[in-house]
Amino acid sequence: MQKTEDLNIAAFDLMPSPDEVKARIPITEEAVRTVVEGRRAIEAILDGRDPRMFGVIGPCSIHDAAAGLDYARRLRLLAEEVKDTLVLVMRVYFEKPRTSVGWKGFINDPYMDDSFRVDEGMERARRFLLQVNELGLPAGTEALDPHAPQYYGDLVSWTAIGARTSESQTHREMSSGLSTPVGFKNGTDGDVDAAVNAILSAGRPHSFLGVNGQGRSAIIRTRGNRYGHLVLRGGGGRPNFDTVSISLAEQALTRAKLPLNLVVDCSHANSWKKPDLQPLVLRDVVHQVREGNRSVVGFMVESFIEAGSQPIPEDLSKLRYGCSVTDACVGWDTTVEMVRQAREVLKDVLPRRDRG
Ligand SMILES: O=C[C@H](O)[C@H](O)COP(=O)(O)O
Ligand SMILES: C=C(OP(=O)(O)O)C(=O)O
Repeated sequence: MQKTEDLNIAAFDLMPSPDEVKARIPITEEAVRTVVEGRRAIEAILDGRDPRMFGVIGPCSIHDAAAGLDYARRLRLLAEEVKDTLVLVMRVYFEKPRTSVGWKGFINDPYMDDSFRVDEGMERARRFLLQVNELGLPAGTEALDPHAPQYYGDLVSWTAIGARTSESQTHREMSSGLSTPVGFKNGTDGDVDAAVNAILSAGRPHSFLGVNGQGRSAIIRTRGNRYGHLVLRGGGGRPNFDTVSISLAEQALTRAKLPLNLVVDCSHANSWKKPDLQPLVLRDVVHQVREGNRSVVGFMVESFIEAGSQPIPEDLSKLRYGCSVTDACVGWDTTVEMVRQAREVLKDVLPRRDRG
């Protein structure tokens, strides 16, 4: 008989199960403490019980574990310095949703040579997250592949659902079962309604097809995630961190009877992907908070050791150390300045802020 399936499949290469990968790289006491404290701090901020703000700061993508850890050590010290006012979470992004094509991240192609060793990428990603958490620094990531959280979700304190997937049922279902607060980004066209609907959907229980720890196909039944919130990243050719856009986002949340919790992504369409503009966005948002804004509880910055970005060279030895291979980032010195300035403005304001 003529074959009617798998016509476009070249191979099924087996992956180790989530439990096998976890057994090889087990979570440690130190990492558990970081994860639990990181999630608790963000949850308390979202509940209005903790007056601080949180910042998700780090490279657009992880491509070099050594440079990523170098960055994590620096961010850890900065986090300690500003912890009376800000909870810093490292942006640890392994999965890149592309507009059309391009490198899809450290899990998909860890060697950046089209060998697509997802099995090795997954292990290396888990090891990296473990190391970051062992420094005492919580991590935030984008959840793109619905199976991936089974492999490393225990090491994540904050999750983003990206602009390209907030409207996806699969991602809403997955989010309803995640153990972290989840930030849903507005769409690439700037529309916030799909993200608001995502928060509503992820807040409910769902039953859907997935894999369990043994890698077996399973019906996953979730409880619902009550820590969904909206991330404003601009879109449709304009930013949305200005007071009018923030007020419109607040109205959309109020109409949906959702808590007023907004995170402003200083990068992406909020800065036309020009890293030099990220400090201006953060400064503007921090001043809105000082002037009485009640809803902005967090911010995101794309930052690495070196400013800018680089194309992935054919000869990988030519890669510039600590420089992004995806979106352009602010460099480390600028990052420190941005965070210190934000803390300076907010340190006396946040404790008196009325979030009611
Ligand atoms: O933050 C990452 C990028 O903005 C996202 O992955 C889209 O990238 P692309 O438009 O370069 O594909
Ligand atoms: C892909 C990202 O952002 P967005 O979904 O907002 O484009 C990202 O933060 O890496």
